[in-house]
Amino acid sequence: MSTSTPVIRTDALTKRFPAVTALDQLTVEVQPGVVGLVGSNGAGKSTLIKILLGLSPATSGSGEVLGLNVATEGSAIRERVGYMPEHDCLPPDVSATEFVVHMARMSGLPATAARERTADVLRHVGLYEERYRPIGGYSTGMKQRVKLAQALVHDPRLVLLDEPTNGLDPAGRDEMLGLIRRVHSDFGISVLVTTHLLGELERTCDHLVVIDGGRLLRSSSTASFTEVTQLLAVEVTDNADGTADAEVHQRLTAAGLTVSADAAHILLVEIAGDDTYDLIRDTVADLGLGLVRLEQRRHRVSEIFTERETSTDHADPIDHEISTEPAGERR
Ligand SMILES: Nc1ncnc2c1ncn2[C@@H]1O[C@H](COP(=O)(O)OP(=O)(O)OP(=O)(O)O)[C@@H](O)[C@H]1O
Repeated sequence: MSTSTPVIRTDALTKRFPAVTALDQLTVEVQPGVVGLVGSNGAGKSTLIKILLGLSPATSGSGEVLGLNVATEGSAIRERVGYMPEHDCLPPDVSATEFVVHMARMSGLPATAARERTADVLRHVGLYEERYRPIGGYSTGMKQRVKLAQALVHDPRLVLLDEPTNGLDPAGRDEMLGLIRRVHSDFGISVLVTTHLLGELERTCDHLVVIDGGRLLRSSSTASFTEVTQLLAVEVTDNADGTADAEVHQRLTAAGLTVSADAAHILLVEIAGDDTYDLIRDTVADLGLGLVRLEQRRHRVSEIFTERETSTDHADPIDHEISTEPAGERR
């Protein structure tokens, strides 16, 4: 992560509604790149985005986007920032081309430039001949691409993407994540993306900002969330009577190693020294089994929520709402 000027900076940003404090003294800096904004439903993500766009006033504290004050320079921010809302907000009876040209004109582009930029961004998001058909007949994936295209059409320096993979199947999600990476790598546009799918963030983002109950839980590089652990993941071929895992487990424990069973036929072995690898390899060979996997485990982003949950006494809603699984597969 570079130490250039932050694209977003907040200082003790607070938003109180009559019944709830949606943002609570949030102080955070977001550098250029692809940054994930993580939090369960109600954590304050959408409230933060609305304040950053200058659409909703903060109760107290301050914020800057691209060096512009969110309280006083909202329209200058919206000229330079693209926004992809979470919910379906597209008119069904116009084509993608008509809609995106309209949004480009609303952003102040002259007619010819609006048409040219629209053709470019629709091609970039992978909409071709279908861009002339009414949006009402589009698949969810095509609609998400139109929403991304309208966020990009005025050539912003930053885009705020609210749950861009919502409702997509695995292939559609991978395509959308690839597009999001290319928005940054091909055009140099910074991205702030919200999603509750932690696996997606691990793969897509350079940096993660985690909020909960309107407060900052952690802001750091994705790499630091996923540092290697002192655990080896071991997977072996099964034997005829299905006892392979148990036998390896028993032998390694007898040899003085600390072993636990993980999901899906994977044993986790604590690294006791340089010879742990050799000991595992020889044990598996002695048992006449094959070694499918022997690799050092990385931390998962989801562990930040597990750690937090075990350090609080009350039931935490976050584990119900933050998921490592795609939304469509959680229900
Ligand atoms: N206009 C409003 N009036 C009153 N309360 C609101 C308003 N907007 C948001 N809230 C409340 O503020 C809290 C934060 O909501 P927000 O929509 O920012 O969360 P979120 O992280 O974006 O969640 P989601 O993923 O569900 O959109 C919630 O408790 C919500 O009910």
